[in-house]
Amino acid sequence: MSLSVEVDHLTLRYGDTVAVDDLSLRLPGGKIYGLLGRNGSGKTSVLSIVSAFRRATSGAVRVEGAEPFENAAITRQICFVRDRVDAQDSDCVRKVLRLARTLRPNWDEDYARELIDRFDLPLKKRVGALSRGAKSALSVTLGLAARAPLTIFDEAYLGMDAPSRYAFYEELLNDYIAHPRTVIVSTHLIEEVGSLFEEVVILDHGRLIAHEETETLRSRGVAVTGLVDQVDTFLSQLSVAGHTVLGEQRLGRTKSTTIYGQLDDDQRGKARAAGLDLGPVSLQDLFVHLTAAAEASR
Ligand SMILES: Nc1ncnc2c1ncn2[C@@H]1O[C@H](COP(=O)(O)OP(=O)(O)OP(=O)(O)O)[C@@H](O)[C@H]1O
Repeated sequence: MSLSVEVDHLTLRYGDTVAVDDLSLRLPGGKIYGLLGRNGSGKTSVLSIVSAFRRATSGAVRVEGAEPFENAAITRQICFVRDRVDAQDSDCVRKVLRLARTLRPNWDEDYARELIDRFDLPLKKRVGALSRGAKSALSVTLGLAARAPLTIFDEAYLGMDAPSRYAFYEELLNDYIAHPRTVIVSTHLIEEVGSLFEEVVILDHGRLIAHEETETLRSRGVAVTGLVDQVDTFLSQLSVAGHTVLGEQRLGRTKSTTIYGQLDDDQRGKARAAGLDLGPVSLQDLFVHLTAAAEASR
């Protein structure tokens, strides 16, 4: 089962700070969404409201059509995972897992045990005595094994080292395929985890600056690679308006220039005829470009 999320003209203020600014968003169920944004762009604030941890200043959130705040039937179906464990420091890992089993209607104990082994988590250790990475690993274990119809990872795996993070991405993808649900992942590690996202949502200062299928977003940029002169000649022929150079890398007589802006069939044909290679642009480059453009237009 997967839950949809609708956000309508949502605003959250902390005193004078507008953390979420009239945000509207539709996330149909059954996909993995990437929620991206620079520090302080409002990701945690939005996710906290969706998960019913906070109330909005104005606007509405509906999870599968229902307001989640103080709605136990809905909140039971939502798992909000952060990089700290929602448990007492004095509780041992085994106790935390036991509690999750009683609270989570779709809890899979066998899968939880598998994850405990994979992340090498010590069952008898107190939460307060776990390393930062182990705390994150316990959090993602709780998030995955809960199999909640709406599962939210808010930078939950930041404390984990690279092998553990890749283990998490692999588990997330495999378990999502076996047990489809709605997953929202907020992250700064765009390149690492970006391939998991079916849709990407980008926030800037609490506002929506992009919401697109990942492939559509990727297709908005192109990397042009070839001999330096050929690349320069080709780029000089493109209409300047609508194409922004995001960056370039040179290696001897070749270079790769990434641009924001789509090429039409004619332009693609000319590039190929000139012996140029056209490749995808990284999500990270597009993210940097879009957030910088939003900054400049404010
Ligand atoms: N409890 C709070 N009290 C006051 N201001 C807050 C509080 N929580 C967040 N803010 C402010 O709200 C804005 C959005 O913060 P939020 O944590 O939602 O952003 P974020 O995108 O999750 O950031 P990060 O990527 O750094 O975790 C920021 O300006 C932040 O300083």
